[in-house]
Amino acid sequence: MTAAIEPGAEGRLQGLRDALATCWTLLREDPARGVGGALMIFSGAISGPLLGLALAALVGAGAEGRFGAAALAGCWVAVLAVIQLTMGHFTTMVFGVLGERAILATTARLVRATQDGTTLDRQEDPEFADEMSLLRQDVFALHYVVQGLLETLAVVVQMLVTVVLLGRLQPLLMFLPLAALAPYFAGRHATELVERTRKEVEPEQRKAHDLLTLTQQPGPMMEIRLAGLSLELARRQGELINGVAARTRRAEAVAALVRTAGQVVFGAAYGLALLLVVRDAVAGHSGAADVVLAIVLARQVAVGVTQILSLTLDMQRAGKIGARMRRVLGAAREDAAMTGGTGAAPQALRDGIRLEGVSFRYPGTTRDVVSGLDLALPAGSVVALVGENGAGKSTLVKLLCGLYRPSAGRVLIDGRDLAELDAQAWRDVTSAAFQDFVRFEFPVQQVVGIGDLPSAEDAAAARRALRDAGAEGVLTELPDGLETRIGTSFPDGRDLSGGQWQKLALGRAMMRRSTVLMVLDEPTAALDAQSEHLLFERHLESARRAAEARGAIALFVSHRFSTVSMADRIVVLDDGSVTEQGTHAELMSAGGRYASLFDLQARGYRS
Ligand SMILES: Nc1ncnc2c1ncn2[C@@H]1O[C@H](COP(=O)(O)OP(=O)(O)OP(=O)(O)O)[C@@H](O)[C@H]1O
Repeated sequence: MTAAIEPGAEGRLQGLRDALATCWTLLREDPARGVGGALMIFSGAISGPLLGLALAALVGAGAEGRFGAAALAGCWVAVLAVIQLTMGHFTTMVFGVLGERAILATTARLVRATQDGTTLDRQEDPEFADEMSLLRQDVFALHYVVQGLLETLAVVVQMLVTVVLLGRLQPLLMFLPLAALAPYFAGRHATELVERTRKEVEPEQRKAHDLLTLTQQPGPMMEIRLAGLSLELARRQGELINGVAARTRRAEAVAALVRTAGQVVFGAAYGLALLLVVRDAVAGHSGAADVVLAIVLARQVAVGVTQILSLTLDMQRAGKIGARMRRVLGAAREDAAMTGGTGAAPQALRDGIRLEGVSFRYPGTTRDVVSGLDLALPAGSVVALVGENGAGKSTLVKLLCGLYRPSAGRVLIDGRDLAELDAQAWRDVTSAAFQDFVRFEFPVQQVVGIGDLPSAEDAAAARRALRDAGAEGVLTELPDGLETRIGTSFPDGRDLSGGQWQKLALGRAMMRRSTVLMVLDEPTAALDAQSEHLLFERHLESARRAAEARGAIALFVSHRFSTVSMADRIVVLDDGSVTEQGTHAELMSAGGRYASLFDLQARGYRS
């Protein structure tokens, strides 16, 4: 999905469309301010050639001794000079405001598209991750880029007026802007060089950034410090950054040489043009006013060319932002069309969930981590999933939550393919807590409440969810109860232990009241045995209630067999396939892998 530099007329047309789309992205947030800003840019640009005319009129009237006309022309010179000098400040202010609005709106649009629209496997695709990383940087440059683009268009209009005026003085001067093509094409080539390198070094850049954020997050920072990894990580980061910087510098140096060559060609033509005008003046074919006008306008061409040359970079950049946006939003639409079932999600289960020949392979890998899996999760059952590290338990959980699409086979919800259901509607009737939960640094009410957005501020619902998660104890230790802000990024934030964070994450998963699938994927790793036991007792109580009310299924993944044995049905996964399943008693009497692992753990506890 990476866009190569698109060649040919169609590619250029698409580039123009993408650049215009980028402008629209900025202007749509406040069209009135956008139009006002554009008018300022155009009036600033056109004031240049008009200033030349006013100066020529002033010199002409002065030479002929017409004081009134000279005074009027002088006033025009002053007004146009003020416009030329000040318009830039106002446009920068207007585009600054537009930029802030566009950043917020575009970021929200991208988040909506990528969070709701794209599948997890798309988001894990390294190429897509590069596109998103570049786009996040680009969004902050949106207003500079669009302002630059409009200035380019204004300079084009300015050049047209300038050329007509020059042609009236000396027809040969009309060809002067042709010499501008040399720096123009040189500039384009130079930009492509730099942009290609930027894309090539992006994976390294991202790796360096990831290393930096890793060393700054409180969780990893502790482990890194204990393992004495800081210097090694800093060394690796330095290596990556130096490598990226060296390649970028090389590309920029080559680009600068290419641009200079283009400018030299134009410089020679400019010198020749001025010689022509002076020759006409010496021969007596024109007056002083014409010489002044020619000097001002020819200089205008030079300034215009330089501007077009530098602003062309913005124009290409705008096209690239638009193209990236098009590809990312296109990918989201493509995913939505593929996964975008429209079927309503069931509010209750009669039959249950069945996996039929389900296989799954992570993007960019060559091995199925789940292969040809058949499994039935009956309505109203409490199912435990066990297996060694890497057996595929979390992958299976994510397939059930609809976060990944199976590469083959189907997940059937009461006989209906999950792919046919509206993805968001299915997520609304699913709740899940994962081992790698997010530490939202909000007040506790929100940390828990956002598990069910419509009741995010409902204190009674948050308290009930915390009770279901066996986490009331966390609340009593906090000075302001549900209002306590947690996390250390803010001065008034309270830090929590790993287990306390995990209990809040569990509470968040318990917020939703009408789910038909409740998943706990090793959410108790940071809990002590007593807390885990309490949690599962509470969880089983609410799971039984939900099973009775609407046939809800509770699925949990755990490595603690004392917890696992509480389930109605235990499924043993090995290398992406189901190797055993049944009740605890059935599996123990079968004497297979489950029984031996259970005995091993029980012996460990006894000794
Ligand atoms: N995002 C990913 N990209 C590529 N491979 C992955 C990804 N996530 C998991 N895998 C691989 O898929 C296999 C199954 O992983 P999974 O996390 O489902 O196992 P698990 O049984 O939950 O393990 P654990 O008990 O350690 O949590 C592993 O070999 C793992 O390396």
